Amino acid sequence: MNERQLIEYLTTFITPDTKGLIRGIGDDCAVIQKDDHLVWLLTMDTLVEGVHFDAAFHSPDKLGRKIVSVNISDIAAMAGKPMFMLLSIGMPAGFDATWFKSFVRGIMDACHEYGCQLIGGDTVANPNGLVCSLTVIGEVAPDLVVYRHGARPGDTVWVSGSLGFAAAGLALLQRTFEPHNRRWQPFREQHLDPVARVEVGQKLGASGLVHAMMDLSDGLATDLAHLCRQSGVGAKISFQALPGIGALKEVADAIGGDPEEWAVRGGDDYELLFTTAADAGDQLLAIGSSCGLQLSPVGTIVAGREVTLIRTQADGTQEEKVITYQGFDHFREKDEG
Ligand SMILES: Nc1ncnc2c1ncn2[C@@H]1O[C@H](COP(=O)(O)OP(=O)(O)O)[C@@H](O)[C@H]1O
Ligand SMILES: Cc1ncc(C[n+]2csc(CCOP(=O)(O)OP(=O)(O)O)c2C)c(N)n1
Ligand SMILES: [Mg+2]
Repeated sequence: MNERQLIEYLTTFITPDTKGLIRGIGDDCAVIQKDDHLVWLLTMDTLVEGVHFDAAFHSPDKLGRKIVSVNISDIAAMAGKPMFMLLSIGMPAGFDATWFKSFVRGIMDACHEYGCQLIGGDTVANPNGLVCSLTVIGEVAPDLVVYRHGARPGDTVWVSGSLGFAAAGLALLQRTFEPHNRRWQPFREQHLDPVARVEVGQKLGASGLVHAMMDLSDGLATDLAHLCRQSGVGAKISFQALPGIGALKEVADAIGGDPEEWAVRGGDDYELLFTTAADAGDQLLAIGSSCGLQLSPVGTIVAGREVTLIRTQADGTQEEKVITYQGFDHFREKDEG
């Protein structure tokens, strides 16, 4: 079973129509009725040493920031405001106290920046390295929540920021390539210290223009496939429209690697992926500039089920290939490609 099949299996145990539960497993956050005016958003993500980070690259304070940002990204993806957090830490018994204090400082700095408060958690020994889980609780008005399931044929597909920088950054770090060259800093930083897009997420939700939204953690190929599956649609993405693809080519020229692989399948971007009516472009661009963040149209929602990538060749012909679910999967089975 791959990661998607494992989660689908868990979903079979859900009791529908539970009082107060608006959305359970399947979106970026669970949604629970708080009162007449607000809903709670609840989400949890884990970072595991060797899977999500290499302690050789991550300073403890950056790692602390990252655990907060990747979790708050799921609140941003539902247009919410982060409020409270519960932190679970498992680490080897011989941990270094200075390292731990710096890790906690990173967590607390990020909490402060996102306006979120630590309210509890758990601390245990784990002989196999650092494992850290965070539960974040956010809130939003019920009519402003944006789910994954609202995309319609004819919608434009948008992303915030650039795609593939984190994967390119990890490749630079793994090769210890020109560690002091500032030219590669944006790529390394996107891997080490991603920023949750809370402000733009809230503005997108408040605009009423967004039909479906999620954050990009597993790469466009997998995350757009999730959004499409829940919406009962397909999508066509233009390779040439992917923001940052030119910069990725410069990294590939320097160290080898494939810009398409990084941008489409790499993951760890923590940008927002969303769809809107095709005529909403100007309003979207204005929302992006009000937050100092580029929002880019990258494709179109179509009838069907597949996510495809269209690439214009040097001779002007177009190559279209299926990329559905080709991004990151913790339990990808060997024959899945
Ligand atoms: N072990 C689990 N038990 C219950 N629900 C889970 C489990 N793992 C994942 N989920 C749910 O499955 C959905 C997809 O999870 P995931 O791919 O991790 O989403 P995200 O990228 O937003 O973190 C989410 O709604 C999440 O809460
Ligand atoms: C050392 C290292 N190797 C590989 C990766 C790439 N990587 C690990 S997990 C992941 C996807 C995101 O993690 P996941 O637990 O699936 O987050 P979620 O989708 O639940 O938010 C990626 C791209 C990494 N971040 N660090
Ligand atoms: Mg998750």
